[in-house]
Amino acid sequence: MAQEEGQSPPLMADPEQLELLLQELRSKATELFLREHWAQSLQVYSQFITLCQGQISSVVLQHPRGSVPDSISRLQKSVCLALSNRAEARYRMGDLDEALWDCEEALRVEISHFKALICKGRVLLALNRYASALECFRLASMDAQAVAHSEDLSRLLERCRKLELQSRTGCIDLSDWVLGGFRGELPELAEFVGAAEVKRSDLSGRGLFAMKNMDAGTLVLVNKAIGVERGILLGEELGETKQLVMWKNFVDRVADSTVKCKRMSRMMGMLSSGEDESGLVIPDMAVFRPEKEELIWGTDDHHSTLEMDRIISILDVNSFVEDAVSAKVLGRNRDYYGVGIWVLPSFINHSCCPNARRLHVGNYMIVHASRDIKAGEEITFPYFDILKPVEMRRKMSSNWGFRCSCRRCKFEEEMIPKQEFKELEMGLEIGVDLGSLVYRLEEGMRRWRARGKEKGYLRASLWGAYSGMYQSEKITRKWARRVPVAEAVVDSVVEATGGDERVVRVAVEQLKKAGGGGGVVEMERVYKMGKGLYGKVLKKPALRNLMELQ
Ligand SMILES: C[S@@+](CC[C@H](N)C(=O)[O-])C[C@H]1O[C@@H](n2cnc3c(N)ncnc32)[C@H](O)[C@@H]1O
Repeated sequence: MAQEEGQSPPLMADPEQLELLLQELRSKATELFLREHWAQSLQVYSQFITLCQGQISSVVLQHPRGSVPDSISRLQKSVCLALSNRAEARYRMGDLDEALWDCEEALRVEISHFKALICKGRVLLALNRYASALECFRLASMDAQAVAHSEDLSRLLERCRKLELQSRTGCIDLSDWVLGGFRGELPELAEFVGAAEVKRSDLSGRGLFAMKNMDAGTLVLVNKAIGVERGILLGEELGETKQLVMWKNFVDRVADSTVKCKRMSRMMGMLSSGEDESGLVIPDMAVFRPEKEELIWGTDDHHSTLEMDRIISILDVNSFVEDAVSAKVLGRNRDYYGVGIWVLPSFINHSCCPNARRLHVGNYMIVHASRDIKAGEEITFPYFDILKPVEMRRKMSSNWGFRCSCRRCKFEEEMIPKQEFKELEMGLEIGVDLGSLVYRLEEGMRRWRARGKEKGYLRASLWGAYSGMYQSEKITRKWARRVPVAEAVVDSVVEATGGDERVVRVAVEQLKKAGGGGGVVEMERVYKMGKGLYGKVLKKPALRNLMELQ
């Protein structure tokens, strides 16, 4: 599998001449390696390895029955070291498959080669194979060389144990980081798949489904991006050009990852590229559990590389913008415009009455339940702003290239007189009294016999009027007897469409106005909404901080 770079040097009959050439290549490769010129050091190491291996085989041929001379075991040791260094160079260049192959070659020659074990552990960590990485570092820590590297090794072991536990249990706590104002290093996260599976969806193609009941805030998954591109966009025109440049860089970056890593290529290959989704294959969930994926794909090296056109179509259908109104970016990426691709989340369909939400931390996407979800229910999150009337949402979903078939869209289109709702929307646009708009919608709901969640859908569609009204004491006072109280409206919207910062803010403001008058029950109600917004990855003090509930 690993291709040798450069030309194969000739076999040498003269041992001195050979020794000289080997020394020359070794010191050149080492120098380039130490100066972190990865691509060049890789080339010279390849020449060195080819030359050594050629010599080894020719000597072995001359000594067919054992009795391998000392010079050969010396050469084998040198090959091991060169393979480990070449693996390190490949790892630094993002060439994970080839790096892993080099480590395994080195370990075939010397089963506990210290450097090869450390590098293999690092590569496996980058491939999210935490348990296998932990095994490599454990073996390395038993080697004599471990003493000289004990600090680094204990750090790696500690990191690996933490990530392995996280990936098994989904126990993540971002509280300290949030309370510390996102200062310092990003919290390191592990990929995690909760009680969810991909199945055929009534919305379109495949979707992600809950296998157990989940209450608001339950972690559904944590997934690392295959690629992300971020930049700062200034001014509209400049922004557009910059966005195009970013998109091109993003496409190139993802294409490069799929060439270098068969896992990424296979993962990307499962995603929809905008074709008829009804015929798409349902993936086995084991492919999303890094330690199990080989059971599905085997160790077969043959995989077809994805054509550029296909990569572009896949990115068109499945990329998400980090700082979208429907998502939350934590930490320093808040200042950037970022677009990325995450594989398992790409199986999550959109709904205008979603039950999940996404958070972005570094290159990880965290998806959690934004309201209670029943076992068997499809897990959905919003791709765009759902606190908008159905016509506007239609435009946004058509920009995404599909027509939303969620229950809320169907209800609003089939059950609500278009003209009447249009008038309310126009009223909102031209700025009529917000209380009167809310009153007219509430009256309409009685006439249209809207029940249960349907009220939440319609209130979410005219959310601009409700939030404007509750924010103005004057309007709220004026309409107090004719419109529902803020708490009831917030509850119905959250129950129907899950948590959204703008909705929960109204609840928080009401709580603040009451000056604690609502008591513990009110406080707990708002905390539950906070969990739906930010997930159980935050404890109460951190939730309070993010919700500005001080
Ligand atoms: C990120 S993918 C979601 C997974 C996709 N259903 C699949 O089978 O791979 C986005 C695509 O799913 C479809 N989709 C997602 N949400 C939908 C919805 N609410 N209504 C109709 N189609 C939807 C659209 O074709 C959209 O382009």
